[in-house]
Amino acid sequence: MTSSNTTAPSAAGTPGDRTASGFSAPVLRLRDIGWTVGGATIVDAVSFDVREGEFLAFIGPNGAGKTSLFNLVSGISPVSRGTIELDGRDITAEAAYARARRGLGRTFQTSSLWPGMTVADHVALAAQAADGGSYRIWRRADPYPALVDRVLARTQLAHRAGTCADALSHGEKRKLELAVLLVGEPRLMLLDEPMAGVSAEEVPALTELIRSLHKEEGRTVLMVEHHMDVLLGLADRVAVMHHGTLLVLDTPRAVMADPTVQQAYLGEEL
Ligand SMILES: Nc1ncnc2c1ncn2[C@@H]1O[C@H](COP(=O)(O)OP(=O)(O)OP(=O)(O)O)[C@@H](O)[C@H]1O
Repeated sequence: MTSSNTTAPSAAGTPGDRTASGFSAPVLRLRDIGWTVGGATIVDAVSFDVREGEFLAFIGPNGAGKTSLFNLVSGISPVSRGTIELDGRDITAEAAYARARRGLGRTFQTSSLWPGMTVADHVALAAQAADGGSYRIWRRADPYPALVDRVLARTQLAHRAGTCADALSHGEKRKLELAVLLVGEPRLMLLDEPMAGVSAEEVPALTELIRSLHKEEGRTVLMVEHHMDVLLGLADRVAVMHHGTLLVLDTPRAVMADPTVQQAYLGEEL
């Protein structure tokens, strides 16, 4: 494995701690993570650290294990081996909802919206769930107007508050998925292909929204994205997955120039 810029194992500090080198302590630490299902190893011996406030992008050919790795980190799938630490605490055995309460939130590659529900109601329902309520029993009493207004303004969706999700453009749907995620105020966001299906005209605004959630609000971001041109302006480091393993973890430019990465992508667009 070529992983020239991985963070060496060290004692984890509290969030926001600065080491002598100026880098903050790891907020997320994966050690020897593996996932085997039906006899097939989908994720194999993946280890890396993510620093507080870092933007770490994941690329890799189709089927490389990127979404599976996100499922393991967010607790949707249980690991077969290895450990996951958040802020120095072992969360390997914790359920997805418990990890979400610790500030780890994620979006999904495929849309998770309700077609006939309005934009504002999506955010209000997420607020109800974050408030200890249920996603299943929808009270529809508009008890979170300030929060809904704030989140929709943040995601540039205020003018679409009364629009049903199925009438939104792909870019607006992706923004709404981010709005739903932001209700829980995640410190660490896992974004699984947020540009998927989005038109070329809408990519810059969505990229800028994600950039501002990272740079201006200081959120730590892990993002799967296929296109390096999107990632070059966003990512501090890029992790390349291949056949379930972490092939390379380095700066975007170093990854672009790495011959093993070119080899992994042979015949595919990088
Ligand atoms: N629940 C499962 N059971 C069996 N195999 C699975 C399961 N989930 C994923 N896989 C397989 O694991 C491999 C990795 O899938 P994964 O979706 O993690 O890849 P990916 O890198 O996210 O791909 P893409 O870029 O196409 O989204 C694929 O071969 C997939 O078919």
